[in-house]
Amino acid sequence: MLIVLSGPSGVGKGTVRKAIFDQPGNDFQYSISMTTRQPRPGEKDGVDYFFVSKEEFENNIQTGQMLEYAKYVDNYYGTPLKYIDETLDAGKDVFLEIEVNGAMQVRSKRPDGVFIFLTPPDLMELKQRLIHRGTDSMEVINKRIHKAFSEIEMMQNYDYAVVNDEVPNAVEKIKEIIRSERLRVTRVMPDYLEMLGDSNK
Ligand SMILES: Nc1ncnc2c1ncn2[C@@H]1O[C@H](COP(=O)(O)OP(=O)(O)OP(=O)(O)O)[C@@H](O)[C@H]1O
Ligand SMILES: Nc1nc2c(ncn2[C@@H]2O[C@H](COP(=O)(O)O)[C@@H](O)[C@H]2O)c(=O)[nH]1
Repeated sequence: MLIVLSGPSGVGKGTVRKAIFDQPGNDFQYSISMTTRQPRPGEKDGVDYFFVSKEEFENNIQTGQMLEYAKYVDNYYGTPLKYIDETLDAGKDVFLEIEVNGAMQVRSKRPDGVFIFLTPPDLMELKQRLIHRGTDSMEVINKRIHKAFSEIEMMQNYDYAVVNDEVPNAVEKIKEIIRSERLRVTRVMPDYLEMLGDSNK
């Protein structure tokens, strides 16, 4: 299963995702994105992102190595295809944390994915979270908030919306969505296999 988590910058996607991954029994694989953005203090190459030059990123696009990519506030961000294919082929669930344009590219290529939109209680709170995080200049924060308006309009294209009011609430809601989607998949698979069997008769 492929799980996509989107939402405006600062809503808490990374915080919620880390809380899910930190829980015992978690068996998702996290897809590390590639970006041309400069690392923030404390961010590590190959852990938080694969940090690459614009030339390397564009070469990866041209050689078909990205599942999806988008330009977001002056930088490229994208999902390397190889890791996704290898993980899904190995029967493991993969978790992507990406912005809305990239998510819609994934949706058209992998419509069976589960698409979750994380939304803030309100836009003032979103801005406060970005300011409080302290990683971006006011100019960048304003650009990200500006983007958030159109991103929130895209929420209707997702399977689920979850409000990140309190981190533990959002974590539980997302885990519940994943649990019920896994049950749905295991219920549908036998019917599908039976249907394939019938068509082979
Ligand atoms: N439910 C919450 N209540 C209050 N603060 C929160 C909550 N969730 C996250 N935060 C804080 O908001 C800030 C932004 O969170 P985070 O970096 O996880 O957002 P993000 O959506 O991953 O952002 P980006 O898309 O820019 O990577 C952090 O300082 C985080 O501690
Ligand atoms: N389309 C993609 N968007 C991605 C990817 N990895 C991260 N992102 C999103 O970019 C913005 C900005 O991230 P930041 O780390 O600079 O704050 C945020 O919405 C991320 O979710 C990706 O592979 N593809």
